[in-house]
Amino acid sequence: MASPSAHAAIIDGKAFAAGLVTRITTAAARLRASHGLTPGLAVVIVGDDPASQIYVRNKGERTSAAGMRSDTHRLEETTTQADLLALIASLNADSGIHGILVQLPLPPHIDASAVLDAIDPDKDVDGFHVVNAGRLAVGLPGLVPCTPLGSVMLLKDTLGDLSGLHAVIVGRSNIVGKPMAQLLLAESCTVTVAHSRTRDLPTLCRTADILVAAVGRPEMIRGDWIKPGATIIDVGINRVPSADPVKAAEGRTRVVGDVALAEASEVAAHITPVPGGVGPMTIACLLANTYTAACRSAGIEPETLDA
Ligand SMILES: Nc1nc(=O)c2c([nH]1)NC[C@@H]1CN(c3ccc(C(=O)N[C@@H](CCC(=O)O)C(=O)O)cc3)C=[N+]21
Ligand SMILES: [Mg+2]
Repeated sequence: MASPSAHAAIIDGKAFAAGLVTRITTAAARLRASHGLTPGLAVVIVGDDPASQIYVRNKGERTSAAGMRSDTHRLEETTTQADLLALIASLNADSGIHGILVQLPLPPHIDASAVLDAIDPDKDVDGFHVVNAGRLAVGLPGLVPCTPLGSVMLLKDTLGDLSGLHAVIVGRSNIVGKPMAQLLLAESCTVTVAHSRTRDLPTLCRTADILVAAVGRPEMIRGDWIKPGATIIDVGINRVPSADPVKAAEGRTRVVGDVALAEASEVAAHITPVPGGVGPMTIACLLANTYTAACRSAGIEPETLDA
């Protein structure tokens, strides 16, 4: 199998996410028919960063397309922390809103962790609240961050049972690296979390059966860092100049991951592409968390969303 021309199977996150969204849409329609309950998501964005505006519009459209209520709150860059906290308090109190997402990054004059921790943990569909981080760490039901949740769904769909596999996670953020470590521990992986101070990162990565790249450095992880037959989850979404110098000179860009995809594909057994891998799963899991939060708010057991 491991011939020099061996080529990894691409993990089609876009297709898996589309299937998941279909299952969520069906489950949400049944929730409305049986209990008169329509899941509602509020997205809050502060300032007018163009990339953030695109993500937020996308989230709103996807939420509506899944038959859920979608409210977007666009606030000025100069909004005070007190005004933002007041909006969150009103969303916490709104019984028609089951999920609240505050788009990150926030402007520098706002303390992001104070804002995230003001969200009702049971409406925290990003899973960023300290209570949800704690629930995940001790194995209590809660809301799990969307990118790690979607990544583990792809891993289980690709590999089945993950128990005993060595997972190396490169990146220790509260948003991806740390919750990913908790989820993979819960799947009985042996988990190593690496970061910028890790010594001899290539050698460590070569011991990984599952390699998760979440560092935000374009194509940092090279083909010779990868164990033959490994499964690679590339969480990076990095905008870099177009590969075509003429287009690059015109300011055109392309999106690449944290893994050098072409090189890695020669060594790995399975790999998520960028785009079309983890990113679409993040949005699908946001809808899944909104559906789950709506069910729990009414004491209803959510339907399984498994494939
Ligand atoms: N509170 C909060 N929660 C978030 O989940 C959050 C956030 N703030 N701030 C910004 C980041 C970014 N993010 C993405 C989600 C999906 C794609 C996605 O679907 N990307 C596509 C297209 C990539 C492209 O071409 O640009 C893909 O990977 O295939 C990208 C980025 C969620 N974020
Ligand atoms: Mg992707």
